[in-house]
Amino acid sequence: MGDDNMRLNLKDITVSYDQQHNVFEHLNCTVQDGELVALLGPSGSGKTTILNLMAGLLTPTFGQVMFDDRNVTDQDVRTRNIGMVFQDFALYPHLSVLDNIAFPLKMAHVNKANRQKRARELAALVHIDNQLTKSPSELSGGQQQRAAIARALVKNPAVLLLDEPLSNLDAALRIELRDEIQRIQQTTGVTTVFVTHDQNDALRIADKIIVINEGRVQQVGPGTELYRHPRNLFVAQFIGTPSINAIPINEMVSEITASIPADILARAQTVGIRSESILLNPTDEPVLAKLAVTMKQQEQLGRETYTYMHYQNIDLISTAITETIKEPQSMPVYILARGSFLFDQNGLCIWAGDNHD
Ligand SMILES: Nc1ncnc2c1ncn2[C@@H]1O[C@H](COP(=O)(O)OP(=O)(O)OP(=O)(O)O)[C@@H](O)[C@H]1O
Repeated sequence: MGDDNMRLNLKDITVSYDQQHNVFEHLNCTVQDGELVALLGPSGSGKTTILNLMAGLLTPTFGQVMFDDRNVTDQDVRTRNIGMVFQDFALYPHLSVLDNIAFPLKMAHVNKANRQKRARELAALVHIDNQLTKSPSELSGGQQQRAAIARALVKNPAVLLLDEPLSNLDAALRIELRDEIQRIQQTTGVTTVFVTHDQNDALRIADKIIVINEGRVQQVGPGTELYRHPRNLFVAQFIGTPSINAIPINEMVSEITASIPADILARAQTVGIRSESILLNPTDEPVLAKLAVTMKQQEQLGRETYTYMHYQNIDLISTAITETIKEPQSMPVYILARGSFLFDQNGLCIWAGDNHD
């Protein structure tokens, strides 16, 4: 498996559901051969639309869908050599697990012995080989989704597409299956795209994340790159827990004049500060500003302490303060340049404090 994988390329795509309003215009994105890629964005941002374009369930008004150098724009889902998994598992209830996995081979007229052999191989790969005679209703949600993945892989597809595969699972199963998707993808090497609205799923397993909002690709890159070098305020706010602190420039301009070139400062609209960059004590690291804040409260969340404070009536959160603070109390905090950003009126990042790494 894995020798005949595929690079997937959406080229300058425009797509509309109603012929009037375009969900995407000039959409471009590429998934490299053998990559595990997450399509990440809020509800209604266009994730499923992109997946359906890749699958051939939706035809663009303009533009091309390329598999390697082949133009598959006019090929429908049956001829694209795609494996698909949906959020609701969608196994055939009247078939055994083995027959479910083997079903696509039956449709392709593979003889019974061969399709059962192949289905057993896939069942072993996804670790449900001891459940084969059961019906889907006898499986847990996680096992059903494993069976659905095995079925999607049974014809050795060039591309595996997963639409919110984790969303109907409880928290523990979700984490387990998410790691399994990564393991299965690494074992098979199949080019894989999965849709999620949960940044943790994407950050945890994806080689690369395509962040989408309002029908536009906002940024593409590995999770750490999106976190450290967000292209715009949307990505900065969408990636990271807790969400980045955002302060209107007017509230901070005098505090940062000394640290920021005047031409950049003139264009800045919003200051973004990661929670780990608000410190109680100065350090050797470059500091963007010293702010007078009023401490509000502290909360222990797992290993992290969230310290809530007000700066000019703006709520800020720090995860870098470990000292216990008797609230409420006014005191200075130090804002590290690393983890601080400036965004212009269009939300574009025009300055980042950690360009040194
Ligand atoms: N079948 C359809 N007919 C008309 N408009 C649609 C259809 N499917 C999606 N849309 C619209 O296209 C846009 C993108 O929807 P899409 O389902 O791709 O987003 P999504 O990111 O997958 O959302 P969700 O996370 O809620 O599934 C939305 O504005 C949606 O209302």
